[in-house]
Amino acid sequence: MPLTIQHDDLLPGRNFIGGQWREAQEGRRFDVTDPATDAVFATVPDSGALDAAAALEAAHAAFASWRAVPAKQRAQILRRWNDLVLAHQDDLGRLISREQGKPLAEGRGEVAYASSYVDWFAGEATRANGDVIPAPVPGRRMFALKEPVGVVAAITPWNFPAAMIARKIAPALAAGCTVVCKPAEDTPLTSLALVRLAEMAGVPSGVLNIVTASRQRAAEVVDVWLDDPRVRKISFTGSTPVGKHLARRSADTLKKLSLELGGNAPFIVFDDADLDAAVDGLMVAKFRNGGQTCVCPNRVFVHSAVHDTFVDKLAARVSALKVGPASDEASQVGPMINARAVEKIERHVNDAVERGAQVVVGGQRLASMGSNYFAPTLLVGVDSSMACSMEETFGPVAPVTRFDDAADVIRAANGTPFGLAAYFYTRDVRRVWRLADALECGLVGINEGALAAEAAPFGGVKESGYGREGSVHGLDEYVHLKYLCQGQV
Ligand SMILES: NC(=O)c1ccc[n+]([C@@H]2O[C@H](COP(=O)([O-])OP(=O)(O)OC[C@H]3O[C@@H](n4cnc5c(N)ncnc54)[C@H](O)[C@@H]3O)[C@@H](O)[C@H]2O)c1
Ligand SMILES: N[C@@H](CC=O)C(=O)O
Repeated sequence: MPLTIQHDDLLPGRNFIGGQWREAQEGRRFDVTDPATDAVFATVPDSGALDAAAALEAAHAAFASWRAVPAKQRAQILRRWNDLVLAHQDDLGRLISREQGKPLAEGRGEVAYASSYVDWFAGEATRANGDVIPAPVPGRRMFALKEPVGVVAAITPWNFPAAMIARKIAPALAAGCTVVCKPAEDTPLTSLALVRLAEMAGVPSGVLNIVTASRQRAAEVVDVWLDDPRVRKISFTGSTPVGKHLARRSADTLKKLSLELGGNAPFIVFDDADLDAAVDGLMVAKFRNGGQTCVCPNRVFVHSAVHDTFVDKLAARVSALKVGPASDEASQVGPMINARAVEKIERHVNDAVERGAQVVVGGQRLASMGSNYFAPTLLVGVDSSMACSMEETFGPVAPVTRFDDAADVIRAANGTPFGLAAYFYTRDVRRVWRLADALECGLVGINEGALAAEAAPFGGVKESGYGREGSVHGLDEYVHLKYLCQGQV
């Protein structure tokens, strides 16, 4: 099935600054490729410092009027945006699959997921209540108000090109902030399409601005925003090294930060687990988006008593996965995003094998399909010395480690600098609470492999970052509290 878009106006192909679609000021453009074939199928502006500065000017100029728009009206605009997103679900799903490579059902699913955040924050906009505080002394009235922080810079990754940007822009606009954003260079088209729909929904000029840039020029764009005191908040999803760079560089102007960074999720199967449910949960959590998800299990720990049975069941499921381009509706695992991604996966598998792991399924590139395909892979005999245990593989590789002792496996699960998601399967209710307490992470799947939801707080601890997206806490990332104290009452 061709991944063509029915509505060409979803492909503006330019930056959106101050309510106008514009080329980069230096006139440069860069290629967008289809990871299934490596064919170039679009180009977008390769922006630089001038474009970043123009976007910031526009966002700064629009802030005073946007924050004054009543919350109910901001919510109505967000709802109109959401309606348009849903009305274009097929096109947006095809666009995501085309530029990112995920199977079509997942592309469409991501649109619904992105929409759920827009809908959620439309509601939250009208509930940004403050506090009336009982005064500790006579003659005073005390209040805490929530105010929008100001201009927000949103910087997003390629693995969820719609959802990651939606869950930053929606709360920012709901809170009364204005936005400058730079999407990932591999997947700029979906973000441009979402901004086009926001324009159609009536988001006023300057309130939402987007500039695209190649990998080589990403830092030039973002540095303008990092160094300018008018940007009051950075919301970033991406790798831990880039997140640390943003935190260091925004220190001089003390910006508020949300950093959703890399993970290295453990997935633990105890000897009393429902093994079929655990296999189902692992398949969903591990192979969604070809394993290119920050909450994907990266280390699978299985109790010795059930190890062989679990591995047999898992091997049958992994071997049955159908790999192919998104244009084939039967595909369950698509291409990886680019050559760098495949090289990393290959390096991890080779390193594991050299250090004594065994390949049960897969283990190599699928070069006959294209340069970005890697076979769904199951490894056993994995230990903590291997690169695949210490770094996020971000690919369709399930590395299994055997364990015997619960205390040891908790130590191992916590034994990395990261702390985003963790999963475990057990029927023992006391163990459920022990592990839920002991695991050092922001999200825990208990007999469950699919965690994320707009109503839940999403985010990490340790070097997986800080800040939460979604939930009743998500709006707080975009406001500050102002305390008012009235005397002589
Ligand atoms: N915690 C989460 O919610 C979450 C979600 C998705 C992805 N991730 C993580 O993101 C990583 C994969 O995404 P990626 O490869 O796109 O990450 P990345 O950090 O390389 O890129 C993310 C964004 O940062 C920009 N960027 C890159 N270098 C920059 C620089 N020097 N200055 C400013 N901006 C820069 C990129 O252009 C892109 O827009 C994985 O580690 C994954 O776990 C985390
Ligand atoms: N998969 C995460 C995003 C990180 O990759 C989510 O489900 O929100």
